[in-house]
Amino acid sequence: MVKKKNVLDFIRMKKEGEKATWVTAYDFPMASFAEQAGMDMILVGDSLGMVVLGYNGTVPVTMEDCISHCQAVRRGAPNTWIVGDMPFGSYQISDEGAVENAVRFHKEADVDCVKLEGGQRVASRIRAIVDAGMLVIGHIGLTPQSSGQLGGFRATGRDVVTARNLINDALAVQEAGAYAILVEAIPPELTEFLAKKLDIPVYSIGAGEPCDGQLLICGDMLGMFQAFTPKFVKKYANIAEIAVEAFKEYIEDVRKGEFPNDDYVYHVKEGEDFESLFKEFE
Ligand SMILES: Nc1nc(=O)c2c([nH]1)NC[C@@H]1CN(c3ccc(C(=O)N[C@@H](CCC(=O)O)C(=O)O)cc3)CN21
Ligand SMILES: CC(C)C(=O)C(=O)O
Ligand SMILES: [Mg+2]
Repeated sequence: MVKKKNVLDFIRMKKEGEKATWVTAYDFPMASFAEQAGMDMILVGDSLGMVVLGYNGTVPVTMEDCISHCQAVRRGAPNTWIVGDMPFGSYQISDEGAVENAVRFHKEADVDCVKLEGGQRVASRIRAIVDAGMLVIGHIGLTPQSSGQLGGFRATGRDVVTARNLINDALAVQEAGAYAILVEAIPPELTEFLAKKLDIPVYSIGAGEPCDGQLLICGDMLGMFQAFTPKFVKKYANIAEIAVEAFKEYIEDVRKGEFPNDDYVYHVKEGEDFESLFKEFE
């Protein structure tokens, strides 16, 4: 079995140009599959609201949702680096509130670090959590929790005005003490600049290849999530198709009386007189 990584491994990987692999998982089986495959990190994203709870955004997701899914993921992947995603409302109100909720992720769900959205505007939150002894990943670019302000789930940093803002955001996140940063749906040219400019690892989701690691949503890459598919998603499997086909076969088998056949039942024990038993009740 591969040794569980720690923060120093991720810093070293950036230095040595070794890419970090990262996927989301929300439950025990998916976490276990990721660990068996040798994934470096798992994000228990608040995207669980969309991918497993069926909301059309991440805003309704609660601390309780996140904690309980993190617990399941930790049980499924005891030797993998786990990132707890702080849900909307859990760090918006105050530095103290952010620390309190980051502590809950660690105490109740045994995560390795937390992630929160925003740049300059959340720098004091990142600093407070880091000063309390925890590890933080920043998240800038397309930030789903504030997609209302962005006018939807939109790529950003494609012009010099928004790109300058993102560079300032990234610098603020590093300055605040985050050990890594995730950039979402920005151009690869900007991602590459940030990965070279920053000392901390820069990870991409939908932000191109030239950086220190990649993230995808498990439901997207495995073909389980059917509501939409962002441009940046490569589908490595089509689990939805496999599941629907399997359910259809089962339905057919049951309707035809072909399931369960003799292979799937528990027969009466040798020598037991069931005929007489049934007669008693006639
Ligand atoms: N299943 C899933 N995958 C994700 O990548 C994801 C979530 N859920 N939930 C939270 C956020 C939302 N994200 C999204 C959602 C939609 C697009 C999307 O459809 N983008 C369009 C248009 C982009 C634009 O207008 O600039 C695309 O064609 O990619 C992208 C990222 C990324 N995150
Ligand atoms: C979209 C990714 C980056 C995320 O934050 C999540 O999965 O919740
Ligand atoms: Mg998220």
